[in-house]
Amino acid sequence: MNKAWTRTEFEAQLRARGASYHIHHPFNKMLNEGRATPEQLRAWVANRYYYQINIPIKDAAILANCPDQAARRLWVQRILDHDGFELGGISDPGGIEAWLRLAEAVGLARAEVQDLRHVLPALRFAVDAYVNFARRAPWQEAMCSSLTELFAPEIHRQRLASWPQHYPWIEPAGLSYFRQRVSQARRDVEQGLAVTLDYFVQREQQERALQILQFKLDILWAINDAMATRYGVNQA
Ligand SMILES: O=C(O)c1cc(C(=O)O)c2c(n1)C(=O)C(=O)c1cc(C(=O)O)[nH]c1-2
Repeated sequence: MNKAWTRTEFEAQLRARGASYHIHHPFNKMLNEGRATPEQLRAWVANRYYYQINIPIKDAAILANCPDQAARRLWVQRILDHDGFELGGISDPGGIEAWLRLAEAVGLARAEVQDLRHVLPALRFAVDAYVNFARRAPWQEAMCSSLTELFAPEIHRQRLASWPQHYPWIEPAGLSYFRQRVSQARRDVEQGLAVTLDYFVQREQQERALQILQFKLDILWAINDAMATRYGVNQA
């Protein structure tokens, strides 16, 4: 049996998987390099809505499988981030609402996003595979599968930096979802990483964690493949 990686080595192995993050997918590169048409941008926003609405369902499935109160106490925040909340006079409309505002800012009507009419079958299958994994896997494995978020702040920052320049027709307030995710993703990663580094300690387990992360990277890649196939990729 191979020797276990130290925590530092294991974390470096996880981070190295960023090489296959969807930030490198041709469809995403087209979006962030300013080569997308308004129709392609709208299609991306309408399709990604299906991912957004399933994230809190996925996180609720993880909580339902998790007997560790301390872990649940931290993880529950993710549901509030996306669904929003009203508490003690504080009101936060949440990430799903922010996504709908993004949809309006790119010229979509709320109703056509919410009724999922634009969602492609292959994209739906990919997102459903993620939710189903979270329903069935041990909670530590399901938490580990969120670690693609290690690479998410950079993709949100790219959008914030390049979209106003390439797509001046998008109302700037519509981009606030990406702004709020930069810090939320960092906080999520701290927790997801702590659980993963604590739970997967033998070398075989650590390799299993890498496979889980790859499974999730493949889901994001497949989501982009679905959109590239249907909406096309304009060459540089
Ligand atoms: O726009 C993106 O590229 C992107 C990627 C990811 C990701 O890496 O899974 C998430 C998000 N956004 C996101 O906004 C989000 O809330 C989120 C939650 C999760 C998760 O797995 O729990 N991933 C992501």
